[in-house]
Amino acid sequence: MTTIPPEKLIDGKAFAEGLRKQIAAEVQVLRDQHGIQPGLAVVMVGEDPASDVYVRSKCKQTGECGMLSVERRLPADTSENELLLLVEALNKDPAIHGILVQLPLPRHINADRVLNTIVPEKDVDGFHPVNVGLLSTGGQALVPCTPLGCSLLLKDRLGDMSGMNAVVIGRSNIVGKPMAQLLLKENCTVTLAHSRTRDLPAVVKAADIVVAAVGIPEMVKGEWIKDGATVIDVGINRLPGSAEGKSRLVGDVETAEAAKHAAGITPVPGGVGPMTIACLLRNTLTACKRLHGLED
Ligand SMILES: Nc1nc2c(c(=O)[nH]1)N[C@@H](CN(C=O)c1ccc(C(=O)N[C@@H](CCC(=O)O)C(=O)O)cc1)CN2
Repeated sequence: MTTIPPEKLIDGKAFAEGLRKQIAAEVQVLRDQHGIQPGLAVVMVGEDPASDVYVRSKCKQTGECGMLSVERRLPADTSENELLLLVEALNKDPAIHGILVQLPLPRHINADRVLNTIVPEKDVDGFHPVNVGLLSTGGQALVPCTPLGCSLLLKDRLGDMSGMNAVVIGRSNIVGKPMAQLLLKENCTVTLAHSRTRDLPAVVKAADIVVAAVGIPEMVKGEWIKDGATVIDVGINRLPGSAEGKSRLVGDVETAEAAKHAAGITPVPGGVGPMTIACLLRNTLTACKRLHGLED
């Protein structure tokens, strides 16, 4: 792992730990005062090794927060119809307040059809078109976990972001587009850059906030970063490592070089990744409260 000077480190792992403690305390209150236990169902199809790790962590942390954790693992040859039937059953299950279908799904399953079948009120991934629309119009959306985590880290670090120039690199539905919406909500001037953006180094150089979510190892060069900027690295790229066959993780940003210019930067691992799961728990708590007509 690249060393970042402590004063520049944006420690997502520590922040996520604090957030989970806060969520656990709120879950306890919900249980004690209202007799309600939030429930999260995580559905995984097939045997992708990375998804396996993430699903295990999600279920473990859900239980540790005092929530009901339901893990449904289906074989890789599960039909789309079987998966849709499971989602519909979870939609109707009163013990379940959040439903997450782990991505990627096997190629024979239409992911959009599955995600759009989750009722918006239980869509703790925030991927349903209703939640996408609510986010862009300023309504009560469930917000996708990774951008929500980035936004919490930025707010904690920077406070008021009004008028800052922010660039989001990558225009995915899961990270890039909702991230741009969240930064807009914070009154940033937002550029959503992508593979066709002209002179990306110059666009990044003008930014006070850089969110890199391209999925290309160390694509964002350290010298592109403006002095004093804040850098959030969403990339989790697994590279072949040492002779012992161990892989290593790198982000989308050249961390060590970028840290020479940035005022704050997230590491990989230990930055945005842990925030994704903590925000999933937060969304489950939010969904539960809303479904029971309680204040957020
Ligand atoms: N339905 C969804 N599927 C996927 C999502 C999602 O938000 N919803 N996001 C990603 C994967 N992801 C969560 O599912 C995720 C990725 C990484 C981490 C994490 O904590 N990473 C660690 C490193 C762990 C490692 O060694 O691999 C870190 O960055 O420190 C958590 C969740 C795709 N699918």
